Amino acid sequence: MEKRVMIIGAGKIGRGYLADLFGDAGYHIIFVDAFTEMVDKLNEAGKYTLFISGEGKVDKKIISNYEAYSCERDFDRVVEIIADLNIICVSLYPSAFPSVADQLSEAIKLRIKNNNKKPLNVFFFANKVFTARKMKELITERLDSEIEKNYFMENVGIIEALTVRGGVKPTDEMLAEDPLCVSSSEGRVLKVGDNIIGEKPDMPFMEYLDKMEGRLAKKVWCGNMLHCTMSAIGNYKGYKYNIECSKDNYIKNIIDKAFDEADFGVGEEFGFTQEEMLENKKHYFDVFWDCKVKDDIARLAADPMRKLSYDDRYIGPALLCLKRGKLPYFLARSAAYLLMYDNEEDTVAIKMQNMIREKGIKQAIPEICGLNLEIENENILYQLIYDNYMEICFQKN
Ligand SMILES: NC(=O)C1=CN([C@@H]2O[C@H](COP(=O)(O)OP(=O)(O)OC[C@H]3O[C@@H](n4cnc5c(N)ncnc54)[C@H](O)[C@@H]3O)[C@@H](O)[C@H]2O)C=CC1
Ligand SMILES: O=P(O)(O)OC[C@H]1O[C@](O)(CO)[C@@H](O)[C@@H]1O
Repeated sequence: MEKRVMIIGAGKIGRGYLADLFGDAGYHIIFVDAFTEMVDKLNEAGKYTLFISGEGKVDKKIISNYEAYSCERDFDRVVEIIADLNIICVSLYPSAFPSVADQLSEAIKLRIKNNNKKPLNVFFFANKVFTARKMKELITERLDSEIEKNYFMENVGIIEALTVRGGVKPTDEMLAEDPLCVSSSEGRVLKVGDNIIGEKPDMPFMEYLDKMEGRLAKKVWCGNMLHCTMSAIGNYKGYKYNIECSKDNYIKNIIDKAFDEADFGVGEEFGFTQEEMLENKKHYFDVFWDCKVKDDIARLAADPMRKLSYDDRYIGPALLCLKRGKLPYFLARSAAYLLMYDNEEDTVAIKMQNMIREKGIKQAIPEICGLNLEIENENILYQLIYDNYMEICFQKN
């Protein structure tokens, strides 16, 4: 029987990274996406072009052998398919997690009805620490009985993954060749948690790892923090692309220090050695600071309120530093720059700037960052971010 995988989120990662490797492993792909118009176009065309950028070269590949569904319009059909599947990959931003919980909880009910006791493993490719905890909570609150909750615990694996390939906006030339194309960096591995339910999937590109919460923190709270900080300061200085930021010494110095703070907090909290954390720093400076692929600041700093939220890349590691007596000065300074992120095409950036204007920065910081000023360390962090924000403003004037 043909192997099948559902990919929820047919964007840059879903179509550019996951479909590439599952396609090569002989899987039929079932895309699910919220963008109904694109879903229909994908079905009509029956294929799309994937551009894969490596060092000094761009390879081209045609992806076919798929079908696509709209998550809202085709909800019932999607649930029916999930009720009969063994593997799903999710490549979405966290704001879309509740809609996946809707699909999965309904599919669990249908699996019970159909007496399907085969394991289902759902792999989450998202830059979000604690994704599995969040998803388990969202799914459990949608289940009604103990039977459903037990079925979920025993038969459904919620597995975190590290997204190790990047997806960027295709160039105008690529789009002229195929308006449905996607553009991605290269890589032939899917790094996933080892807490699989049942047998490991028949997927040669999967590498199974332990300590996924900590590994995600190493990636997002350190690596993606670097990427976002360089973009936030770059935007402040009027740059448009990552490559401009990487020539700027001031940005490099801030990032270097902020990374050390994040590495310290994460390493201590999640039990990684100093060598492992040094290796982490080297890796992300190679991958993100060295800018192997030209990327838009607008993508890297996008959605600033999510990135400034309580369990994301600034507040998360900064509170871990404070917990262990280290002052996260440069993480706070980086967060202050992101609070200044302004981009008229980014609806969240607009919302954030409006909020700061209307409520004032003093009230906006705890609201955006989820900081409780009655808790000592959270109050200290609030003050550090506020003071940095003000000091950057003074320089401007
Ligand atoms: N692009 C990149 O280089 C990387 C992205 N990531 C992470 O991968 C995830 C996906 O990112 P991208 O593919 O870049 O984003 P994207 O914006 O290219 O794709 C997201 C897709 O999800 C769809 N969508 C939105 N809500 C949905 C819903 N409720 N159900 C189904 N589809 C829905 C959108 O229509 C869009 O096609 C994010 O969590 C991101 O942080 C991680 C590492 C690299
Ligand atoms: O908006 P997010 O979650 O940070 O996703 C964008 C990030 O993901 C990456 O594409 C890879 O992790 C980075 O290039 C970028 O910093």
